[in-house]
Amino acid sequence: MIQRCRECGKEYDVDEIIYNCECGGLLEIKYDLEKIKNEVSKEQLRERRSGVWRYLEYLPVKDTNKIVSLWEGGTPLYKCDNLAKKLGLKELYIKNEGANPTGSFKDRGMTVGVTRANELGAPVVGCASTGNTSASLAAYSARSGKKCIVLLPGGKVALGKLAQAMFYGAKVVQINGNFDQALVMIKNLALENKLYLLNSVNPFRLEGQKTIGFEICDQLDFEAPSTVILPVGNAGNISAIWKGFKEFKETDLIDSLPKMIGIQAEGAQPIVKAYKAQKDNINPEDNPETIATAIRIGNPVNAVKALEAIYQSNGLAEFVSDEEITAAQKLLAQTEGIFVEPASASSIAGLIKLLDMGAIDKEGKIVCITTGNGLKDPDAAIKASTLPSEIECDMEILKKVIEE
Ligand SMILES: Cc1ncc(COP(=O)(O)O)c(C=O)c1O
Repeated sequence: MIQRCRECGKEYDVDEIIYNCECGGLLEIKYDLEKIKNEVSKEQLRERRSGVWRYLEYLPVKDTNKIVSLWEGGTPLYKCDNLAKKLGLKELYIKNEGANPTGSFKDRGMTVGVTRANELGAPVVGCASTGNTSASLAAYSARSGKKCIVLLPGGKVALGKLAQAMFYGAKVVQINGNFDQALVMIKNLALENKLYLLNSVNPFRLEGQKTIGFEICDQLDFEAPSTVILPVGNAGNISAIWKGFKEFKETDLIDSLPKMIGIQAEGAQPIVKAYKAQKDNINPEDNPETIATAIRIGNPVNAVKALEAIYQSNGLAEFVSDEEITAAQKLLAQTEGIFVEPASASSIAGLIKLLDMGAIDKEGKIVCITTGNGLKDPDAAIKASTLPSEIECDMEILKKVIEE
C-alpha cells in the first residue's frame, strides 16, 4: 500500500503526511490488488457485518485496534418501483446515505480518515465544510478524543449540520467567505502542522467513501448497476466511488462497470462546463450559489479525478436548477418515503432531466445516490411547503379541513 501521485507517478510512504504531490498533483492510495484477490472471496465478505469495515482488505489501515467507528455504512439500497413506474424505468434504486450515523456519506470517509489520524498520533484534526463534513468530523473526533476545528462559510450552512458540529464539541469558525476560501485557509493551517486535514483532498478519506461502490455491488448480488447518478460538489465522492467499482472489477468481484453521472447545481457547475467542453480540468467559479448548500462549491479540488471518472466510465455531467431540485426532493419523499436534503435530490432531478433529454437507457439498472438526510436542512423543506393553518378544536371544522 502506497500513496501515488496521479499526475507524475511519484510514490510516498503511507505514513508520510502529505496532501498533494510536490508537483501539485492529487494523491491516490494504491494496493496490491492481485494479493487482495487471493485473500477475499464474495462468500467471506458476506459473512462479515455490513458496513465500511466489511471491506477491510481494501482499506488503508495497519492497526485495526486504532479503528474509530460509529458503525457507518451498511445503508439501504431501496428498490423504488413507484418512482420507476412514474418515470418509465425498468429498475431504479436509491442508495440512501442519509442513513449513516451523522446523516451523510461523509461518515464513511471519516471512519477511515480519523482512524488514519489515530495511527499517525495526530491530536488535532480539521476541515473546511459546507456542513456535512464538519458534522461528521466533529462526531468522529469526539469519539476518538481529538480536538476538531471546522471552518464554515458564514450563514450558508444548513441548520441541522451547524447544530451537529457545535454539539459534538468542535471549535466552529464561520468565515466571511465561501467554502473554497475556507478550504484554502484550513489547508494553510495543515501545512503549518497545526492540524491533520480531513477534507477530500486527503486520499485516505476517499478510501472510506469508495465503499459506497462496493456496497452497491454487494447489495445487487455482486453485479454492477448500469448507471450511477450522484451530486457533485468538491468532487471527492464520484472519484472515490469510481475507484471502488474499478477495484471490485480488478479483483474479479464484478465483471462490468457502471456509467458515472455527476449532477451539479446550475449556480455551481464548473465540472459540468468542463465536461461539456470535453476538457480535463475546470475553470473555477468565483461566486457559486444554490439552494443545495452542500454542493455550493466553485473550485472543486478533486475536479480532475472526477472528470477522469466520467470520461473513463463513458458517463456524463449535467446541471439542474434549484426549482428542479426542490421538485425532485418532494417527489422522492412523496412517492417513496425517502426524505433527503436538497443536494441529494439533485441526483433525482438530474435523472428526470436526462430522461427528458433521452440521455439515459430506461432498460438499465439505475442507482441514484442520495447523500444526506432531509432533516439536515429543515429550512429548505419548510420553505418548499405550505405550512398548515391552525384550527379551533371543533370536529366539524376538522372534517371540513381534511376533505379540502
Ligand atoms: C449532502 C451532500 N451531497 C453531495 C456532496 C458533494 O460531495 P463531493 O464534495 O464529494 O462531491 C456533499 C459535500 O459536502 C454533501 O454534503
